[in-house]
Amino acid sequence: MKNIIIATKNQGKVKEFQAMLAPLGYQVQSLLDFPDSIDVEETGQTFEENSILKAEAISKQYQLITIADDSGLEIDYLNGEPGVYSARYAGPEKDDQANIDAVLKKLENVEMNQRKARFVCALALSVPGLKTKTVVGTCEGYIAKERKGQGGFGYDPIFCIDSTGKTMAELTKEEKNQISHRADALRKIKELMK
Ligand SMILES: O=c1[nH]c(=O)c2ncn([C@@H]3O[C@H](COP(=O)(O)OP(=O)(O)OP(=O)(O)O)[C@@H](O)[C@H]3O)c2[nH]1
Ligand SMILES: [Mg+2]
Repeated sequence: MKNIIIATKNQGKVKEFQAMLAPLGYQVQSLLDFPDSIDVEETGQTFEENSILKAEAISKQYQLITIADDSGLEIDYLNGEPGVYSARYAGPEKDDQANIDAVLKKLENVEMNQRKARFVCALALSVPGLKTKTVVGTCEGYIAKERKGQGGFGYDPIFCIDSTGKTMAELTKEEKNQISHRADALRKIKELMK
């Protein structure tokens, strides 16, 4: 059994990593299992920079192989917002429902053909003593006019996937974990872990 820490406190991310890495023989732990983990400030300008900050701090603290995920939503009409501020878009409380309301309000009366967006996921792999490696995964779509579906987390209820027209929250866990930005990034990082 191979152990790996995912440097996140986001329960939604943890569940997805567990589902995607368990079949490969990885035992996944997260910062929810390490209550004394240091709080890493996300001061980077990009998803990649933030993922490196989180992965390096945690692999240094515990001397263990660590993957960190920094992710979010880029909306073309809003010049890439909320971007690295996705978790805190409506304030420091990181409230998913308030974040969705903030996006819907900014896109009020904006036509469907101008609601293009993508989810982005940067993963950083930090192994004690080695140089940190990063990958970026994406999932293209557009912002719905209202919430649909109960699955997933974050902005999933308003993110429509190009290929299906369904929101991420209307997919099964298995379907999301095939097509998501996180799945795309994980496929790329698995190549680097071989
Ligand atoms: O609908 C969504 N489906 C997803 O699959 C997804 N992945 C990321 N996000 C959003 O982007 C923020 C990340 O911010 P983030 O990377 O800083 O994570 P976080 O602060 O929640 O936890 P941590 O990993 O930093 O501990 C999160 O809060 C979410 O709002 C998603 N939304
Ligand atoms: Mg965060």
